[in-house]
Amino acid sequence: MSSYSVSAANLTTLNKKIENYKTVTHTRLIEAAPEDWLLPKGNYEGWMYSKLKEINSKNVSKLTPVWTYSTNLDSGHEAPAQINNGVMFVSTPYNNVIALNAKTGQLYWRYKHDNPYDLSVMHNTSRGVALWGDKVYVAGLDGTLNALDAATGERLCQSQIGDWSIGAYITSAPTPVKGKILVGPSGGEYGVRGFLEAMDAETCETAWKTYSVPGPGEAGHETWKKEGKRPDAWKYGGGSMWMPGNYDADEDILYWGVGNGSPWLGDQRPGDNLYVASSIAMDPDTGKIKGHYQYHYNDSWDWAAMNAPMLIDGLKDGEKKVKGLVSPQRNGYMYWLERDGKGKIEYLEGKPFVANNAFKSLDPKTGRPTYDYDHVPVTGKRVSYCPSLWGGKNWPYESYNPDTGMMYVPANDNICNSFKGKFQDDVEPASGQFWAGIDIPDLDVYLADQSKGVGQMQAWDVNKREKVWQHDYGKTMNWGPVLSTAGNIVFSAGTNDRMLRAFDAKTGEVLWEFPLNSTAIAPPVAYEVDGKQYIAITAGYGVDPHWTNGVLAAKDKSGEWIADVPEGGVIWVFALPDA
Ligand SMILES: O=C(O)c1cc(C(=O)O)c2c(n1)C(=O)C(=O)c1cc(C(=O)O)[nH]c1-2
Ligand SMILES: [Ca+2]
Repeated sequence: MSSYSVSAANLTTLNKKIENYKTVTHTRLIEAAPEDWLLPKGNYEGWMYSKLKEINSKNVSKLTPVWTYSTNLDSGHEAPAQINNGVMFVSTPYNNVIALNAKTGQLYWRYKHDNPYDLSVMHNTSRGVALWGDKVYVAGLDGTLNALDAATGERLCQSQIGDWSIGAYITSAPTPVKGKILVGPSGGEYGVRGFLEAMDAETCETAWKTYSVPGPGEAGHETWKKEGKRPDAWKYGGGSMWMPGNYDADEDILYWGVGNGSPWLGDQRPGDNLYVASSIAMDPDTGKIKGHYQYHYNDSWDWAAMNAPMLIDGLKDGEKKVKGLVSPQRNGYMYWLERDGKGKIEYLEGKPFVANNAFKSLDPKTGRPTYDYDHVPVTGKRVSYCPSLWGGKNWPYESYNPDTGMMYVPANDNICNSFKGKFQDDVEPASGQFWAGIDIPDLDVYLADQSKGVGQMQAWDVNKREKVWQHDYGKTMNWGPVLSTAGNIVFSAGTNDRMLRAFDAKTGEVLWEFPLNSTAIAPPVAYEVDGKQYIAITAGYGVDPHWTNGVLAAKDKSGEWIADVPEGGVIWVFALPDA
């Protein structure tokens, strides 16, 4: 099967120092050489794309596992394998970091973060590490950001970014930009005021901190009206920045996503509520907000806008070519935006990619939606809406493939929910207690049409702004981040049948599938060592994907919905057999 030898002894050697670790520089992050996978999404533009093509649509049917490694942990594994010069780093639920030889699966070291024994957060996952210099940075569920020696896994310094006891835990991968490590805490369901913080990579000292909800005297503060029962709603208004952002290195501007309003019911915090459910442009040196685009005002659905838009230059807009921002959002609409190079973001077009019954239309000039108030959650009344609170897609990354000019979107259609909003006057915001304004047992999640499925893979031509193909997964949600490659392949997992699939990028034909030990909800990645291409993905079902699957399986009457999906983290690495 392979030309090297792997024995049980060398697979389990602990704390083997990495020799000749290759320093990660600004230039290397911008270049994003295809052998490596240094950033969670592969490049700063957020593409989830690999130039490698040894594995391609002609030979992918021969793809075979070359090694696996158990993380020995349960729950949702959402981190991509990140590869630097043949060294693989995988972060896990509960914040372990595993450093392995990317060719053999041999362990170098394992860092186990010292989360407090009584830590309890809503999402105990991790979406990856930041690689910068000779260090590896991992955030903790306890709100810390930790700098590890890349060669040994030893912790060198630490910064306290959020306080998990008030609900500010961290699941995001930190993002390295020019000697700073950027990360924001979660907490949109706890009444935490969202922010992004930059830490000096050398000293672990705070470089800057920018709130996503503007305070008094700051632009946008007036969108939090001092009306109703909570005139100071902005103080605990949510807007967590819980996903890694993208970066335009030419313009030197960050593009970041901002999450949902807290509590979910917008009538408890009147106004548009900037910068909730927006993409914001920021200065990486100071954290100053330079521009924004809000997808929907006064977010009341937990639809948020936590995923940063992808940066696509030379995007067609009629006869013109523009610097674009393209993004399928959780609200079920696909957005085409233009960036002016100075931080200003302008609307070009928005189109639904799944059914949304709360937006009647989008203003053709601004994209601002007109709401159907029958489907906008409010306090004291049961309201239903589609797509469900998990959205037309959730955090799993879409992919942009410059060879096909297509964007590949992990979508969920036909799923709706209802709940009765409540005013939680018995709970203090940001006290560490659930503060979304609903009772979880009261949440009803259901299919709009029982006879139809939910999960889809959609391929869209980014210039024509049209769907080219769609694959329907049937009775499962799709929580699979997407990788596309120059080999004309789209890789993705995320369905309850545990399959990892390879699609023909142009036609959508399923070329290969392989059942993993558990459903993989982590991003697949491509890398190369000694001239050979590998595909890596970590399986391990958990958190919202597993929970929603249980709810929908319990309701299913067709017998087609798979209820029993095994858990457990395993890193899988695939390659073509040696010739
Ligand atoms: O508002 C927030 O701060 C926040 C954080 C997170 C998270 O950190 O994982 C999720 C969500 N919201 C959320 O709304 C959501 O649907 C969700 C799914 C997942 C997941 O890991 O599958 N995390 C989160
Ligand atoms: Ca949320």
